[in-house]
Amino acid sequence: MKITFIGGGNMAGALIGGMTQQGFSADQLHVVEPDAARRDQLVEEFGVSVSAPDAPRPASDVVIFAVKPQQLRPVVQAALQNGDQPLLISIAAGVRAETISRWLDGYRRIVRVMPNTPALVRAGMSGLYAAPEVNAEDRALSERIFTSIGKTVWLDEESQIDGLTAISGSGPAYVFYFMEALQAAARAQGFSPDVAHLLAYQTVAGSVKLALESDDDAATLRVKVTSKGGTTERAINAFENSQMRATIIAAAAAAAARSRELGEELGRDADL
Ligand SMILES: NC(=O)C1=CN([C@@H]2O[C@H](COP(=O)(O)OP(=O)(O)OC[C@H]3O[C@@H](n4cnc5c(N)ncnc54)[C@H](O)[C@@H]3O)[C@@H](O)[C@H]2O)C=CC1
Ligand SMILES: O=C(O)[C@@H]1CCC=N1
Repeated sequence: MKITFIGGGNMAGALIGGMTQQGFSADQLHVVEPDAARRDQLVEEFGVSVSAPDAPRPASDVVIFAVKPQQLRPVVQAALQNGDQPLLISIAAGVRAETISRWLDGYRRIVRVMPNTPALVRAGMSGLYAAPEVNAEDRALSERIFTSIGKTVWLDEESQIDGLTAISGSGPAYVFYFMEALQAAARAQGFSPDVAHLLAYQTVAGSVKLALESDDDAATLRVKVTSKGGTTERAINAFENSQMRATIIAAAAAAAARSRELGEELGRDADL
């Protein structure tokens, strides 16, 4: 089994790191990457083979597209060489499997995946969608690849990727935004930058660990922190009065709408 990545950036690096720790061997993996320094880094770090985009590359059973969405079309159209029929996996945001299939005159052995950046520390969340023609073996292989960088969920409809992108794809940025705000709040309370950083990061890390290990849901855990007439109650009331919950729901809806829009834009042949 040979697996080729087209694009050897951040997300490809995360996947390769996870896969080599979870039973894939480095000599099964090849990366096509234009940046020579990045190619050297991938060889040194993971022991994979590499090539530049215009150089010949090994025949592959699986090709994983990990370039920017706007770079995808030419890369996809060059992917089926010498009559091979590999499983194609795309992690490019916004580009629909049906669009990739159209670029390849109806080729249907395609899986689309939306991972997220915590994949870099093997704590990713990936949503997977397979075209109906993709068989059980290809689905199982795709799942094995992405469980090497975290958890996975299968989506029945491709349109669900827009909602998933808005929650788990973009979601790490929402959490980092909250962490930035909590640090700013600590600075406003007079703490030094170092202490503000420690207080914010350890509070978020500890809360997530508690939530994951507890039988209580998030609402119950929140109530357990919130003493009647105490300090937390004041803060939560301030969140509620400023419609924070509704703002988060509306923000995710805006992200999902943008994902749908990108799907339209990137699917329009004239734009690429
Ligand atoms: N960053 C995120 O949170 C997420 C990103 N994605 C998707 O993952 C994909 C990759 O993202 P990153 O790894 O963050 O980007 P990146 O910029 O780190 O990696 C892209 C790589 O592709 C290479 N490249 C450019 N043209 C090429 C070509 N013609 N052939 C081969 N390689 C080429 C670049 O040199 C670069 O190393 C994007 O499509 C993005 O939408 C998906 C989920 C989450
Ligand atoms: O912001 C974006 O468009 C991509 C998709 C999910 C995370 N980053």
